Amino acid sequence: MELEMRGAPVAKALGAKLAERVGRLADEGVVPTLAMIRVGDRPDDLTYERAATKRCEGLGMAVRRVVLHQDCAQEELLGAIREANSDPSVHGCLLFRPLPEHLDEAQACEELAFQKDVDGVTRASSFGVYASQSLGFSPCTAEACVCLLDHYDVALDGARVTVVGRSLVIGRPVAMLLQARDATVTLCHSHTVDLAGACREADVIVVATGRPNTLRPEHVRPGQVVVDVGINWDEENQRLVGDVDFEGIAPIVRAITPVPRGVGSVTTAVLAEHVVRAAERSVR
Ligand SMILES: NC(=O)C1=CN([C@@H]2O[C@H](COP(=O)(O)OP(=O)(O)OC[C@H]3O[C@@H](n4cnc5c(N)ncnc54)[C@H](OP(=O)(O)O)[C@@H]3O)[C@@H](O)[C@H]2O)C=CC1
Ligand SMILES: Nc1nc(=O)c2c([nH]1)NC[C@@H]1CN(c3ccc(C(=O)N[C@@H](CCC(=O)O)C(=O)O)cc3)C=[N+]21
Repeated sequence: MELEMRGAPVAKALGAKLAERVGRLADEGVVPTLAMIRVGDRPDDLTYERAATKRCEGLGMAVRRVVLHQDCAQEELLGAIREANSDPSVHGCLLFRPLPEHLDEAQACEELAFQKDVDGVTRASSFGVYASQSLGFSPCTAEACVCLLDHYDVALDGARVTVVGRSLVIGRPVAMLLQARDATVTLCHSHTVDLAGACREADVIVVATGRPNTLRPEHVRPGQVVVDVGINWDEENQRLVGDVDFEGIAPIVRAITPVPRGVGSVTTAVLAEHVVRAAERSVR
């Protein structure tokens, strides 16, 4: 491996540009504000909440945490979302997902005003990603992958990119964003025949399956760039791991993101950028 693509330098560069924009908004008396709605205490929600709070506050932005009980009713959740919608001092709203089983996640997402949909969960945001139009926002993690590749000067125009995973949160939007950058995208999933072949022919591989060791040495070849979106808890070794067999693959490929300290740390910076953009749109 020639290059370990860490997230921190990317987040730092994004943050430097953001600080100026936050400053200009402050001159107009506006503090970009993010409301985060959490149901229950899922560990990865708490991790994200902590990281996002630190990032936003560090940039001079404000964060409001709304915490609902694990067993809360759908109406209570919808009420919290409506409150964020109607509060002019809130510019962006993040609803942690997945929600507990008894709640209707699709209905909750649709309740959110698309102007404040900073994690791209509404239909308006999805259409914006699909049609390369500016309606709501792209899902932060999908956009973080593209920011990371740009920061490390990985060429996308004409590149062959294989995306593994087709969820609405990451796989599909990242495929759309990369396609909008003139990459030729192959989208793989659990029914893909010969995943190894589809991965080996790519210049860039993005993996978002939620399954450790999805990408193994037989899936890669020298010269490739690998982005590992996965966040999994390895019970046996008591550590965070991605969806990629890092130890097996890193020696073969040209560049790879670590987990932790890779895509995850860029995700919070992209979230902050979305909140600032929502605040800018609200005053202009
Ligand atoms: N870094 C960050 O900031 C964030 C990281 N994550 C992490 O990203 C990962 C993916 O999340 P998410 O997209 O929500 O997961 P989902 O479970 O919603 O989707 C997983 C996708 O991977 C596909 N898949 C599963 N197993 C395989 C396999 N063996 N080979 C090929 N494809 C496979 C599935 O295929 P099919 O459609 O056929 O079922 C599905 O499309 C998780 O580890 C999650 O923790 C999530 C949010 C933020
Ligand atoms: N609507 C919604 N969108 C999400 O994007 C979302 C979500 N719900 N629910 C929870 C998961 C989890 N998630 C993380 C993002 C960044 C880090 C992150 O910053 N990780 C650091 C480590 C932080 C630490 O360990 O303290 C890193 O990778 O280096 C972690 C977790 C986003 N999620």
